[in-house]
Parts: sequence; structure tokens; C-alpha cells
Amino acid sequence: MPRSELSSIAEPIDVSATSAVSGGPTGSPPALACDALDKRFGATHAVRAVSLSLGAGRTLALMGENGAGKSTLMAMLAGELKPDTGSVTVAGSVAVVHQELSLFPYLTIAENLCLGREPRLFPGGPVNNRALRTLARAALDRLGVALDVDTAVGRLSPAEQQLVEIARAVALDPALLILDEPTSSLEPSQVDLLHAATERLKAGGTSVIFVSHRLEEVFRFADEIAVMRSGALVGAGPASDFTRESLVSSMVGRELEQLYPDRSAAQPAAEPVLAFDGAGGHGVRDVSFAIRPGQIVGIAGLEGHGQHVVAELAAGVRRLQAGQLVLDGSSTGRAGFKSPRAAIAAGVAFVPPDRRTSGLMLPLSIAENLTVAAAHRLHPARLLNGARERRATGPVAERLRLRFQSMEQRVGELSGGNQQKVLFGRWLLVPGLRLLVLDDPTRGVDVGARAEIYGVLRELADRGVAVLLVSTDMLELIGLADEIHVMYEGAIRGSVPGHSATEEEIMTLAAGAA
Ligand SMILES: Nc1ncnc2c1ncn2[C@@H]1O[C@H](COP(=O)(O)OP(=O)(O)OP(=O)(O)O)[C@@H](O)[C@H]1O
Repeated sequence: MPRSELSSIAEPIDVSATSAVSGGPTGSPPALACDALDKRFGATHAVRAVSLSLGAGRTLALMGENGAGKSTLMAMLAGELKPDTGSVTVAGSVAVVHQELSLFPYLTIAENLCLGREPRLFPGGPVNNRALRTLARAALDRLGVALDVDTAVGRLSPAEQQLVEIARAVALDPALLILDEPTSSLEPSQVDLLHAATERLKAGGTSVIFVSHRLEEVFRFADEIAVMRSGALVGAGPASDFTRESLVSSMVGRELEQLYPDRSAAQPAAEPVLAFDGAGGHGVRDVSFAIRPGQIVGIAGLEGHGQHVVAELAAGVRRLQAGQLVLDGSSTGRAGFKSPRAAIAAGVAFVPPDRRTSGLMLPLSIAENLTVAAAHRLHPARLLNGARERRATGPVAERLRLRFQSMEQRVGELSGGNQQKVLFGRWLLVPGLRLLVLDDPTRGVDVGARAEIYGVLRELADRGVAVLLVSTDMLELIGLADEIHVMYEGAIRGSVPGHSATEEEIMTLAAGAA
């Protein structure tokens, strides 16, 4: 875990002191202060003259739209990125948990947790495995996580890996802990663990900065809020000075009337586009439900209960081992779609959850990534045609409020949330779309862009496209889906109509308690 090389403040810190962002506290030095930080990447002015300070034991939520400059600012605060101008002062070490995990999958939890600071049997000698395990267990205990420290990290769910990564940062006892979207893959009970752990850290004088696009968490975790827009700090102060509405409008620079679009009044009675009929395999079993044209069907469940497999079966990424998939009234064959290509040929599109490993071609341009699915229509001769590509992709980029320099920019240079928008936007250009399968489509996407994505989904549904939405965000499912199927241990435990569903109802089913 990187530690800051930055200059330290020698004076002890008054833990009881409170501090306002960008305002001095009661005379004690802040745990973190930065002054006029500025950073450009070529033509992009990513961070503009940002100054702020944070007291010891305080939590700051750093908010802003995708591409606002949050990750760049945090990298400079952590000493990982050199500012063009400006300075940072931290009263001690900094530990960072990035959006992309940095654990070694083949090493155990204990080995990952103690990497680079393994206890030795004697100085310079072999690793003391007993002490290693004890240290690792203590690190997990501090977070309240019950995992076997001998498990290889690659066998853990994404949420568990995230917790290990956080435990590793916490174990360093940093003066400042920086968490970049720590909760995006966590389920509610794990968010509770993280909340309790940060409260304990704060009581010990550690300051915490975190980024989240989930507003409900921001008000729960943060003492202070700082809002960035287009690289500049546009608002900062105690969390109690903000309301949900004022926070959103300060982030997106406009009033956001509603996050979720109105539902269609009439439920479609048409034949299903796709029906799961006793489908099983890869840990799921007896899955039966139908998706009709114009319907948004949601799949809920705690991490690891089979919901991703359902999305992958629908999209031809995995083959069935039992039951059948029925497309327009006819079976798709013995094992479902033969391949993703066969699913696409049938008008089924898939937005996978992990944009970095499955979906985007990071070295290629935005335009190329957007048009790859529609390539047959846009490039009949399979040759890139710049003018046509621009005509087609421009409106999509505008609609999704993509923040970019030019359509020729490499996707790898975009902020995380903007990459996700490209992944989603590519399917808007595809002709003959019948069923859109989405697996956690708004992870890391800011609230303004999320409203746009939700609006686009509703529009697609109103045009007769069927939507299968797998999401860990229960509020998103309740806000969008016409019907929600809740999975538990690989099977559908129960189904609830979207318009009347409550979080409690879904959680009860997801925990297998109903
Ligand atoms: N290495 C880089 N090269 C070129 N441009 C970059 C680089 N890193 C970031 N940028 C640009 O700097 C701007 C700020 O990006 P940053 O990742 O800090 O945003 P963010 O607020 O963290 O966004 P998100 O919420 O999507 O993670 C964006 O326009 C991004 O494209």
C-alpha cells in the first residue's frame, strides 16, 4: 500500500477538535491541507486550483460527476500523482483503496494483507507464518470481517475482495484513509461493517476521505462534503449544510427533477421475447420467468446467489445445463444460445458489470468502442468511416453527458464512470435490439448520468425493447423494474411487483428468510 512521501506536521493533533472543510478549526493543525492544487493531462484541465483542509478524525465525502476530477485530486493527496502546481500537507501516512482492486489472486488473504511487511522468524529470515496469520486475523477483526485468512483471494467474491483491500489499508493505521468508491460492490450488511469500522478509526483520530455516488451513504458517513465540478471545488462545508437536492444540483450544475422516469401505465401482454424455463447450470437451478417486449424485469440478490449467471445465460455468455431458454416462442436449442454472437444475432445485447475486463477496448477510441456493436451497419465494408461514425456517435455521447476531449480519445483515458457510459451507449446504436441484458449498469456512474441512463432505458422499453436488469442497488430496481425476481442460493426465492416493492421485502427474500 503506498504511503505518502509528503511532508508531515510535527505537532500532535487535537483529536477532539472539529474542522470545517476549507475553514480552519479551533487552532489545531488540520490532518490534511492542500493549497491551490492544479493538474492538467494534455488539453484536459483535470483539477483546478483546489484548496481544502480536514481535521483529525473527520470524514469528508468528495462528490462530483464522472470526470469531475475526484480520482485525480485523491491521487495527488495520496502522493501518487505529482501536481503541476500547489502543495499538500498530511499529518502522517496516507493509505488508499482504489476503484480497481490491487490484490494478488493466487496469494492467500493473510499473504495479501501483510504484503511487504511480513513478520520474519528473525531479521532477514523466512516468513513467520503463524505471526502472519495472527496479524491478518487482527486486521480482518478490526473491520469485523469473518473470513478464513488461508483462503486464496481469487476465490473470494468481489465484495469480499473489496473488504480485504480495505482491511489492508486500515491495518496500516494511516493518518488519512482515502477510499475511492468503497461501497460500489458491497451489500448492505457489508456497508454497515465499513461504516462501523470508519467510526472506530475516526474515534482513533484517523481522517477519512471517500468518494461515493450513492447519496444515501454520503449523508450517513460524512461529517463534511466537498463538491467538484469540471475540476474545480464548487462547494464545501459540513454535511448538515447540504440537502439531497442541494448536493445534486451543486454536483450537476442544474436541478435534477427526478432520478427515475415514470412507469408505463399499461403492462404489456405480448408474447415474451425471452423466457427462462426451468433453466439451470453454473450454480443456478429451476429458474423460470419471462421478459415481454416493453418490460423491465429486475433480478435482485446478495452477491454470489446466482444473479450474474442468469444475465450470462440470457446473453449467451454461458450455456445451459438444464431446462431451456425460449426465444419468441421457440427453444434456443439444447443449451441455450450457442455464443454471445448467436445472442446478438437474435437481438440480445449485454452490458457486463466489469468494464475493465469484459467489454471495453481501452486502447481504442471512444468512437470505435461505441460503434463496435453496430459495426455491421456503420461499416458495411468493415472499414472505419470517420464521418459516419461521428454522425452516429455524437448524439449518444451528448445524451449520456459523456465528458471527453474528442471522439478519437482513448477510452482508457476516461474517468471510470464515463467508461461505463460508453459501454452502455454502444447498444443504443445497434439496430434490431430486442432484449437488453444489463448487469450492474450504473456502478460508479454519477447521479446526473444515471438519470439519463434510466431515461434511456424507459424510452427503449416504451419502444418495445425488453430489458433484463441485474442490480445490487435495490433502490434502482424498485425505481425502474416492472417486476423483481429475488435470488437466493441459485434459485428464485420470490417475486415482487416493482411499483409496490420495498427494500425490506427484497432483503427478506434475498436473505432466504421468507
Ligand atoms: N491519465 C490520464 N490521461 C488523460 N486524461 C486523464 C487521465 N486521467 C484522468 N484524465 C481526465 O481527467 C478528468 C478527471 O478524471 P478523474 O478520473 O479524476 O474523474 P472522477 O471525478 O474521478 O470521475 P469518476 O466519477 O468517473 O471516477 C477526466 O476528464 C479524465 O478523462
